[in-house]
Amino acid sequence: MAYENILVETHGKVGVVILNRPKALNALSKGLVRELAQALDAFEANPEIGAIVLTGSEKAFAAGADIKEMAAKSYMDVFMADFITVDWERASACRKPVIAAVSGYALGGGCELAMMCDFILAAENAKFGQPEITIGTMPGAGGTQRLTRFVGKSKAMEMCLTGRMMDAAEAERSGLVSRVVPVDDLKDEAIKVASRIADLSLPVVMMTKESVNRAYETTLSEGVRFERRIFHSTFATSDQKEGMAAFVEKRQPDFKNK
Ligand SMILES: CC(C)(O)CC(=O)SCCNC(=O)CCNC(=O)[C@H](O)C(C)(C)COP(=O)(O)OP(=O)(O)OC[C@H]1O[C@@H](n2cnc3c(N)ncnc32)[C@H](O)[C@@H]1OP(=O)(O)O
Repeated sequence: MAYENILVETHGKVGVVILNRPKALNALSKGLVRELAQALDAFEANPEIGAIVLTGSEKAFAAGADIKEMAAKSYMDVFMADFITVDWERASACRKPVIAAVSGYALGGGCELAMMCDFILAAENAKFGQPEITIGTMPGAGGTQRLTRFVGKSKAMEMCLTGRMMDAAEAERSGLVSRVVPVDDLKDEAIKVASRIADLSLPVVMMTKESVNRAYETTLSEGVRFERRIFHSTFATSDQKEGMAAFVEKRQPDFKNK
């Protein structure tokens, strides 16, 4: 498919989506978000793909929703279209793992998009923030909810109420990102981590992702019960037999995603 606002690559079993509106710092226009959803649909449907990387440019992962496109919208426009629902939530609905590789600005909807991914690798120049309040609005794609779960109430409240940006080191200290890497290594490192995941058993990877995500949605005892049931179900896969046999036989496993 031909895209105008994103680039799509495959590296072995890894699908890569690169946000590509350089003149607007990858502002998340309706067209860009639609294309992102289409690219994620295609990778999800492709049995050759085991993990997805979402990235932007060196200067910006994404500087938020497109303010120029949003500026004149009325309450009825945004309410009736349920603005920031359709297509925006596609990343959080992916069943395959999605890694955000963030260099430069991840602001507003850009920060929210990164937080919809399964984890965030950040370049040393990354800056995260929810500056919506400085333009007379507030986060609308999960920022007040996901940022609070990542970094706690105090930091999330300060960032959402003031628009202050967090640099990569602070984001790593606060648990927003899993790791910080040099700018020049970001894409390769993200593809390396994604390849490592994509070489594992896809159904078991998907079960594990679902179980970790359940921790955000339920009580500890329900979550532990859910985990145990899903763990039991891994024993219904041939990949569990292969993985454990390979360990015993001191060889590399050959997972078949079954
Ligand atoms: C999803 C929701 C509901 O949560 C809502 C949102 O996401 S609201 C958007 C939140 N984001 C912001 O408020 C960030 C806006 N951008 C900036 O503050 C700055 O651009 C910057 C600090 C990221 C970078 O500043 P600088 O290096 O000085 O570059 P600029 O000259 O400002 O920008 C270059 C170019 O990009 C356009 N741009 C940047 N961000 C956006 C945006 N979010 N929407 C539309 N366009 C954006 C900017 O206008 C410039 O283009 P030109 O005007 O020169 O054509």
